[in-house]
Amino acid sequence: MTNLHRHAPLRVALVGLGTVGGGVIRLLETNGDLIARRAGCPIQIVAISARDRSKDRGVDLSPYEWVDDMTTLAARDDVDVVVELIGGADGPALTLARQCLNAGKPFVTANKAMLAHHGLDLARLAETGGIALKYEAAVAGGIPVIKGMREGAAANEISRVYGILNGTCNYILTTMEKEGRSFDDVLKEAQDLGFAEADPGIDIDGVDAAHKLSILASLAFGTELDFDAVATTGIRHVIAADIAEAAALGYRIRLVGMAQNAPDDGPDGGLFQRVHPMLVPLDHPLAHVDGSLNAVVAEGNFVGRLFFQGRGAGDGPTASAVVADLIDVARDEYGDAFAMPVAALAPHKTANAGARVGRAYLRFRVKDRPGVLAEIAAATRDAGVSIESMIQRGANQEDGVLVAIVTHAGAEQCVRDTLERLSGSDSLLEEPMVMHILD
Ligand SMILES: NC(=O)C1=CN([C@@H]2O[C@H](COP(=O)(O)OP(=O)(O)OC[C@H]3O[C@@H](n4cnc5c(N)ncnc54)[C@H](O)[C@@H]3O)[C@@H](O)[C@H]2O)C=CC1
Ligand SMILES: N[C@@H](CC=O)C(=O)O
Ligand code: NA
Repeated sequence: MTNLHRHAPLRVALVGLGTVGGGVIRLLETNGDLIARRAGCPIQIVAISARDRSKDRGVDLSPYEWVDDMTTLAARDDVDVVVELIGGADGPALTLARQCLNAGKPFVTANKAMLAHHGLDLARLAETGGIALKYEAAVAGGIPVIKGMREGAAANEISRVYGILNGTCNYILTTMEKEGRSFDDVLKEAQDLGFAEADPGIDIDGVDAAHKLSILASLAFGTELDFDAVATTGIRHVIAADIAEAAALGYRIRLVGMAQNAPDDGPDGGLFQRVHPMLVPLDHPLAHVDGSLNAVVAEGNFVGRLFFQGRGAGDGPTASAVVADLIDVARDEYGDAFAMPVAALAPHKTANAGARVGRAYLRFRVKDRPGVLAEIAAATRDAGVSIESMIQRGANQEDGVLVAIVTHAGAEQCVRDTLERLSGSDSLLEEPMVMHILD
């Protein structure tokens, strides 16, 4: 293990020099003096590594030693901590993490994909070595939500944690909502702004938010992290008409990640984890979280409702979280990565989502012919779904008519039954869209 002497600089190796890596260099250059006073010592980058040495990154890299082979960093005595900003669940990021933690080298990462898949194993390695594994940037970028849950809310039993966890999707949905622009056009802009993952499908299919949710859920509920248990739907199938209908009904559409303890210990009990587009009532704070902002709500039994909001993506906010972790390392503030020793985490048990009670929005595109509405109404009746409101738009159009339904509160299984009853109907012109309504 590296022994740090307060006042001696904390020597950092920075691997990955893209959006976030560049931000970390700029932040340390800009706020270095203040950070040194807060950390108790200067934080100095001593070595850097990335795939392409010659690329212009808009920052002066000449003060730092370039390392071609990042695998040498774990063994270097003149490096106190390694920061990984490459990305990817497996591959070089994971190899580097294992090497560093096995070698007793503190490790800071923004890599939620790696943590969602290997977080428990990495936490065990950190625990065995008595060293820090820090990842504030991995969930909701610049928002100090890992600290908030791990430290600030640690005394509470949490009943539910949910929020907007992907800046790219939120930027797309809210820009489509405000400016009426096309999905592809806004996605390109989010990529240009540095919000999107290297493969933007990971953002828009909800996978990135699911990575983050699984990490948050483990912290919030003290359960073993289980990414595979997150039911995930992205925003690909949200159309402009859904945004308009939601607005007409008094809602905004947001991609929401939610983890909740199902109340009973019987067959339906356990942890419910889901990422999907939801209708958020206009009077809920999440409805006003726009652009690349993220927000997390946690409901604790003594603290009540906590609401964290801030920039979830982009170079500055993400660098802010990475450097906060470095300051913790300099202060020797370590502790268990998932707020308790890995052996103390409860085994994960998946709740029966079908038993969950709530309201839903269903959208159908159907043929414009007599009897279609009756067919849909019959399916809802037979499945036990009670309709609160129904809108039909676009009569006599070639691409059919749009039917939007809002249900009364009921078991989610009944909504699924409705869709099963309609499946294969030649009245439907495309797969129906279901979005649950946030309560
Ligand atoms: N961009 C953002 O707003 C946020 C990103 N993150 C996470 O931070 C990490 C970095 O993201 P970005 O900076 O946006 O990515 P980026 O794509 O802009 O930069 C990645 C960097 O890693 C290097 N790299 C990639 N593969 C490599 C390899 N095999 N060997 C050596 N170097 C390699 C690239 O050369 C580049 O310098 C990812 O885990 C991402 O999920 C987390 C929060 C926000
Ligand atoms: N691609 C991610 C980046 C931050 O985690 C996002 O859009 O939120
Ligand atoms: Na964060």
